[in-house]
Amino acid sequence: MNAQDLNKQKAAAFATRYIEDGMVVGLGTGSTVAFFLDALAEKNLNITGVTTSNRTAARSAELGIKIVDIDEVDHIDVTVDGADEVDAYLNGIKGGGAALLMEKIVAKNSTKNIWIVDESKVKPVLGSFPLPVEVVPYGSGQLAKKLASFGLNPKLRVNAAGETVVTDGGHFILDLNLSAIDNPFGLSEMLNQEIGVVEHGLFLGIANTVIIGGDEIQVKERRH
Ligand SMILES: O=C[C@H](O)[C@H](O)[C@H](O)COP(=O)(O)O
Repeated sequence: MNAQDLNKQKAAAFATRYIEDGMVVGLGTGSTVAFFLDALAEKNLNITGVTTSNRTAARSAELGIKIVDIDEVDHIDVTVDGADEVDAYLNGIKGGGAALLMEKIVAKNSTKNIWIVDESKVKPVLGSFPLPVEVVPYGSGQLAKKLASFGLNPKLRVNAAGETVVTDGGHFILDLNLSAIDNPFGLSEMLNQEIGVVEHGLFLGIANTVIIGGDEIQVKERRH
């Protein structure tokens, strides 16, 4: 295992101490969450999971983690998810794995949100990771032109075979290549107002706790 994966695994294992018997747990998506699912299954707790993607649902089923639909629970105690970038305010970019829409819905319905990342994801300013924007396919070419005219450098996401990526919700992803996002709150508001934008990967004010895997584990808590 390479050093980055080892750090992801360390953060993921640490996160299991926040999970207790009887909890409803939001299960994020991605390679770091995959480590978390393995560690969680090993603990054999009596929890109920709510997933954020078809991938996580399938892996949870393989591991014997009980999964229910989000509308079947009356609350979610804690959600554990990965992130593509995190800044010092615990704001972040998510959606590198195209799961941002369900992830944001689950996060917004959770009492507590914990992110697990390796230390390479921590950045002074968000934006070196392209910002994913999930869009309705119809008219997405026009929307891309409009976002380009704002200088946001959108690129339609394709897979390794060159095919357009389709999210679990049936949408496309436009990745905005920005290098630095000086005003994430302003950009978030602007994107939310564009017709055809379903959701974007700026997760602002959402994470309560960020667990950072490195030589040592660091735990950052939101103070407000
Ligand atoms: O859409 C995917 C999610 O937002 C992931 O949590 C994020 O991309 C981090 O993934 P990974 O743990 O694989 O780096």
